[in-house]
Amino acid sequence: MRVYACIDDIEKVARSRLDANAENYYSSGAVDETTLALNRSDYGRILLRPRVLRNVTSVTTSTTILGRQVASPIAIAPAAMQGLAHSDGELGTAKAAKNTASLMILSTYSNTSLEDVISATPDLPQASESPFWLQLYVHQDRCISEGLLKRAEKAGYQALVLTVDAPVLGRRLKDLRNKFSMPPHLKLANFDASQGVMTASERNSTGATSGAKADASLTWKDIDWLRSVTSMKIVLKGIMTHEDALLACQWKVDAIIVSNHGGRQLDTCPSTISILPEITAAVKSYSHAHPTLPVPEVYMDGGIRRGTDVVKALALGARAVFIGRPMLWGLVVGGHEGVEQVLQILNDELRNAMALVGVQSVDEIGEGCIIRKSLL
Ligand SMILES: Cc1cc2nc3c(=O)[nH]c(=O)nc-3n(C[C@H](O)[C@H](O)[C@H](O)COP(=O)(O)O)c2cc1C
Ligand SMILES: CC(C)CC(=O)C(=O)O
Repeated sequence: MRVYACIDDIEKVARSRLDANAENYYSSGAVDETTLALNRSDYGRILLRPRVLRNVTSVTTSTTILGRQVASPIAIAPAAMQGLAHSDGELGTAKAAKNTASLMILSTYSNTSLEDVISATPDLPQASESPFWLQLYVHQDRCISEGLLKRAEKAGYQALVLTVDAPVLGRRLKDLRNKFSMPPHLKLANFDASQGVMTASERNSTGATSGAKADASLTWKDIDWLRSVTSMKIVLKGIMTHEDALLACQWKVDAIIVSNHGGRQLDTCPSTISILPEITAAVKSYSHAHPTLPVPEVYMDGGIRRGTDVVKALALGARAVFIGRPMLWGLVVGGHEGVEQVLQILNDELRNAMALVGVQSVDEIGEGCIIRKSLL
């Protein structure tokens, strides 16, 4: 396939290839798209400090995420309905994850079943080496979600990612205007028709999750319910305040993802990079106060388009970052090869930025690598 110079070039081509229904669904944020824009622009308010003469002949991006060795701290966020991007859908993304030894979170609302996604990695010696986590939207009928979790565990998913920032769906105006709908040739492959799972268009048109059968009544206590039905590790996706970070520590979840859903939920909430320091500080303070207790790992997503963005996120305490739209754009332009190229570009840029900042390993990336202008 064609070789691209950067993620923005891939995005331009991908967006020109999609019809308005899919292009607007993938690209849009909620309401005025204020948060969507901040997710990008706030990286520009953090500057990098180049340290020199530090021997950077062997820069390595390898790290661990929830104890698993990975080649890079850059991983794949869950995104619904990847069949809109390419006929391979989530199978393409899964193949790219496998070929690049990257971690991938599969959306509840995938067009490929969670079992078929795992079968994209048939040659793994054991299920515990699977690079897949499952994202969960809890169904009002808890039995349906319990069934999904049992299937995920059996198939070899290593962690369950509970999305906590979407008790109701954000108002994405372009989707409302387009009356966005999933094309009839696609299905939500983890469910059967009798399970009453609605498409995003139906969620949008109702404007609330009640019609979508997603459970808006979830509270922190439901983490106990999750623990009672699955032994998978638990990750909360969508933490944006220090109060909720502390609650996540108290509820002993394994990890949190600082995320505002790519600006698609609460518009005018802050960017993730601006709020990350508050979250990592809260988790650190909990750890100091409870030195014998484990604390959640902290990851982030939102607006990552450059290797330098990754350095900034790691400098502010994230252990890993997840990419949403860049993965979708890669899928559009080249199926699994396109997603591989996206990961390749970001990893090349990350290694380049690390060398120029003067560090050889991700553990060396810290506050000393950046200058922060006031973000709020
Ligand atoms: C088209 C699209 C679909 C998404 N679907 C889901 C989803 O099913 N579950 C979820 O937790 N997050 C979903 N997200 C949010 C992403 O996981 C992630 O938080 C966000 O895309 C990160 O921002 P970025 O796109 O700027 O990288 C979706 C995002 C997009 C753009
Ligand atoms: C089907 C949607 C609820 C998936 C989603 O999380 C999104 O579009 O942001």
